Amino acid sequence: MHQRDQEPLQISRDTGLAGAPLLLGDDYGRVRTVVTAPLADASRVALPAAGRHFGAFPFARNEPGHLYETAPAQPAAPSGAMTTTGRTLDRLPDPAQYGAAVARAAATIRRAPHALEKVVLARALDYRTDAALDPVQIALRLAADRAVTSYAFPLPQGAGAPPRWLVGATPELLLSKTGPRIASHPLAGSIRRQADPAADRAAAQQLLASRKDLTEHRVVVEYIHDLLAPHCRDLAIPASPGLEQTASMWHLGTRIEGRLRDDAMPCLDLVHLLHPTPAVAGHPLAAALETITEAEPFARDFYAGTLGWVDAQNDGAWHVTLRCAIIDGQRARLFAGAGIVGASQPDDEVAETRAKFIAMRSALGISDSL
Ligand SMILES: C=C(O[C@H]1C=CC=C(C(=O)O)[C@@H]1O)C(=O)O
Repeated sequence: MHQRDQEPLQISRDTGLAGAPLLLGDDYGRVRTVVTAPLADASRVALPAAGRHFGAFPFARNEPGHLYETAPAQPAAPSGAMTTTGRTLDRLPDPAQYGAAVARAAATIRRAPHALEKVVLARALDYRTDAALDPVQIALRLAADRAVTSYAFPLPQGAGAPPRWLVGATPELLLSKTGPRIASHPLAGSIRRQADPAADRAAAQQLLASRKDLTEHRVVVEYIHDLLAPHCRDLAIPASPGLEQTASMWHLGTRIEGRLRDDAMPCLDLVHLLHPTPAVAGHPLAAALETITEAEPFARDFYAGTLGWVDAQNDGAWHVTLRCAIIDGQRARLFAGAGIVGASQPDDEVAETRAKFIAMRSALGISDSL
C-alpha cells in the first residue's frame, strides 16, 4: 500500500555541519551528516542500523527538509539570560493588518463554508539584537516547561555558510509509531493562561465550552481520522476533546490511537500523509494554502512544518513545528498562528497569537515593551 514508484532519489548529503549540536526533547547529539530531501522521499533515505535519526521538514510539502545522523553527546548546561543593549522588533504584518486578514478569511468562510471551512493564519516578529543569539541555550530555557518538546536544529545554508537554526518548543504530536501502534495528538482551539488560579480555571472552562474553538478542533480531528482510517485495523478517537496546558496556553486536544494494518509502513510515510493538517493549514487544504499565500507577507519556512526522529525499524515520533523562531546570527524571526473559522473575531485572534509568542519572547528575553 505504501510502496511508491522507485524513481531515482534526489538527495544531497552534506558534512558541512559536522559537530554542530542538535537538541530534541531529552535527546542531545552532535551532527555527523545531513541528508537533504523532500518529505515525500524521506522514508527512502537509507538510515544506519543503530540509533535515532532526527529530521525537520518545512511547511511547504514540496520543499526539501533535512535528516540528521548524529553522535550522542553530553547536553550543554543551561546558563542565565543573555544581556543585550540594542534591540528592535518588527511586526509582519502589524496586528491591525493581521486582524483585517482574519476578518476577510472569516467572511469568506461564512459565505461559502464548503469552499473554505477553516484556515490558519500566522504572523511573524522580526527581532534584531546586537549580540549573537545562542540557539541551544534558548532551547534549554524553553525546556523548563515539561509540557512541551523543545528543539534546536541547525539548518544548512550551503557553501560553508554558518547554519540558520530552528528553535522552539512544541506542544503538538503529529504522529508517533511503535511497531503497529500509532498515535496522533492534535491541538486546535486555544486561550491564554491566567496568573490567578481561579481566572485560569475559568479560562479553561470557557475554552472547553467555546463553539468557535470546538469547530476549529473538529476539523482537525476529522481530517486525521479520514487519512489514517484506511491504513488502520482499529482507530480510537474520544468523542470530545480534552484540555492540554503549557506554561502560557490552554489548548483543546484529542489523543488519537490506532493499530496499522501493515506494521512495516514507514513512520515518515504516515507523516507525509498527514502533513500539513488543519491545525496549521486549514480545510480544504488547497483553498487554505491559497488563502495563506495571499494573507501572509512572509514565507513560513520551517514554521508549521514537522520535526522529529525515526529509527531503522521505521518507528519514530514527529511533532508539529510550533512556538518557534528561525535564528540567524543576531536575528530571530518568531512565528505564531491561529485557526480561523466563520465565527472568529479579529481582536481575539490577535490576542491569541500574542499569547502564543510569550514562550519564545521570554526565552529570547524580548521585553513586553518592545
Ligand atoms: C498554529 C499554531 O497553533 C496551532 C496549535 C494549537 C492551537 C492552534 C489554534 O488554537 O489555533 C493552532 O492550530 C501556532 O502556535 O502557531
